[in-house]
Amino acid sequence: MVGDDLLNAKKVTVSFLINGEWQTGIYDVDLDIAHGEVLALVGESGSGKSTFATSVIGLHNKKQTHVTGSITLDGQELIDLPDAEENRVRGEKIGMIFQDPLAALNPLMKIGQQIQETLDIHDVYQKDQYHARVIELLDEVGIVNPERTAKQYPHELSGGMRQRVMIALAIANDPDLIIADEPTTALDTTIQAQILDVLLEIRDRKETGILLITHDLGVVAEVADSVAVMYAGQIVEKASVQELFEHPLHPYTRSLLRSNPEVDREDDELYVIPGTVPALSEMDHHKDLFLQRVPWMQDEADVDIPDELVEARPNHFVRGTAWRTFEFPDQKG
Ligand SMILES: Nc1ncnc2c1ncn2[C@@H]1O[C@H](COP(=O)(O)OP(=O)(O)OP(=O)(O)O)[C@@H](O)[C@H]1O
Repeated sequence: MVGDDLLNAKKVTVSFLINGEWQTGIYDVDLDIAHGEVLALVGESGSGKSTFATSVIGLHNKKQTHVTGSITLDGQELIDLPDAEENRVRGEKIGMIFQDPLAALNPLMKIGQQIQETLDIHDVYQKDQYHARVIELLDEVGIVNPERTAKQYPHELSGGMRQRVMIALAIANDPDLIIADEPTTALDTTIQAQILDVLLEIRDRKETGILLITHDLGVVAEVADSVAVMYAGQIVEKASVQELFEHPLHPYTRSLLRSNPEVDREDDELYVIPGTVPALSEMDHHKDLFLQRVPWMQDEADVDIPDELVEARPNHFVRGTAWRTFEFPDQKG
């Protein structure tokens, strides 16, 4: 049912084996998604968004990547599932949409065959039902001439059409959760809006939970119900979309908002965030790592802070204490 727990991630930490040493990519991440909820995970490149998604779906290389903590989907623990069981859960319960459909689709196989193959893995259809189901799926994602598209190869389709096909593949087995990793980044604005509409329609019809990974705050404002802001492998703030846009607290969230011309609400100058996300080897996850990029808060950057986020406003969680005093220099009053 809409609103019931779907995905519960608790204290998820992911480490990578890099040059013989384990380095922490994401640390102590707690995230929940309910049935029918669109949760946006936002942050700059390198903040750990895809690492989180990959650990949910179990796509990481297990020899070089350690995932600890707990990730449950409808109550079932996903971490350290035996491979066969993991493949089943992944195929049946989670659908994945990537940024680049051309890389994800098989260039040598017709669209209809590719969808049929996804259905095949789960073997619930009679032989003669496959074609009908393929056409139905292409129709569901808004493809106008599904019979024709089923007979085409990926390179014969436009970017928007290919992304629709990816969504058809992702929903082929009626998943409870869709993970969409930058699904519209490569598309122009009109097509982007259409693709997001397709996702929302699916959510409405099937009560699917959606983890939407994006660096685009405009997309978040348009489609998400709630948002988690990630920086250097940690969640620094989470709240409903409306709450977060109206009362952003963490310095990183405020800097992101003020650096985005589309969503900046006030009439002030755009802010350029200096520097970049630190390398994994330079991350001390017991500090508020973003403060390294706030020139006027260097004293606080060295202070250890608790791992737990605090509930600063009802259902609005934020990390550390810098949000209490943070102000942009040109706004100090
Ligand atoms: N398999 C891996 N081995 C080593 N380091 C990794 C691996 N996967 C990710 N990383 C590192 O972990 C950090 C987070 O990367 P990740 O791709 O999750 O970030 P992201 O927020 O999704 O960025 P983008 O938006 O560019 O995809 C980066 O420093 C990246 O280099």
